[in-house]
Amino acid sequence: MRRPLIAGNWKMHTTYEQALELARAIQARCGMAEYAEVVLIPPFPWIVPLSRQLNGSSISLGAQTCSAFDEGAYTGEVSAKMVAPFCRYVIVGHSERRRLFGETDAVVAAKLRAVLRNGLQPILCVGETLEERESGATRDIVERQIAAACSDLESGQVARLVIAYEPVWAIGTGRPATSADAELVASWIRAWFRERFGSGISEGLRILYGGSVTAANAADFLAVGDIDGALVGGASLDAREFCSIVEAAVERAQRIAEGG
Ligand SMILES: O=C[C@H](O)COP(=O)(O)O
Repeated sequence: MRRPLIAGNWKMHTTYEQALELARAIQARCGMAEYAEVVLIPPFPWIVPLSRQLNGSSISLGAQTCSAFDEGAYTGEVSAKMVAPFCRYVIVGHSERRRLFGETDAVVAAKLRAVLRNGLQPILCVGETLEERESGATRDIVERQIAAACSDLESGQVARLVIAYEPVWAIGTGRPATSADAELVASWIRAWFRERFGSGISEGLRILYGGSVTAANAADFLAVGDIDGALVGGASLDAREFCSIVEAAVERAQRIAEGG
């Protein structure tokens, strides 16, 4: 059984005090969620203080991006090697990085390798724009993004990936994909990995949905067999809302564990 993962991407939000308080409130309400993995992905400066604050809880941390390089004269960059003592995950290929900061498939692939090289798990984001969706290109786009990032990886590396399907048009818009749309794309993603790496790897791979996930719609996505969790943006900034999403994941996992 794949353990559901609920990750909160705080993007470039929160002051230092707000970050500590948000993490404290999440820890108090869903810090020991046995059936689901909870990951907070704050801005870089809050990673170290939050790792101290969360010490002893089951919540882990992630970074929102990283450099493709491990160290050197790269002003402003933060490497996977630097965050590795504090984080378990790093997001790579988020559409905001691709669109606003010019990250190409090649850059995403280099970052993904930096994450793996440093013993962390990449959360690889893929997804189509509205134009691409309307022209029927969703499958091609998602497969191209995955192939560019993953095709020459070894099985052991693929086993450490998490894939987040995030349709660009659903991010921050309040207009999520339907669970049927997300199910279809998640099934394409799993099939892509099955064809190249076998069913052992593809069945173990966790696929998240991201894009306007809220407490009100999380259970719909989590009910989909191929969807193993959520990458949550806006709703992760509200402890109550975020923990309700975690609770939906816990309930689903509990039902599966009990054979329901
Ligand atoms: O990384 C998170 C996604 O971009 C989703 O953001 P959102 O939940 O605010 O739509």
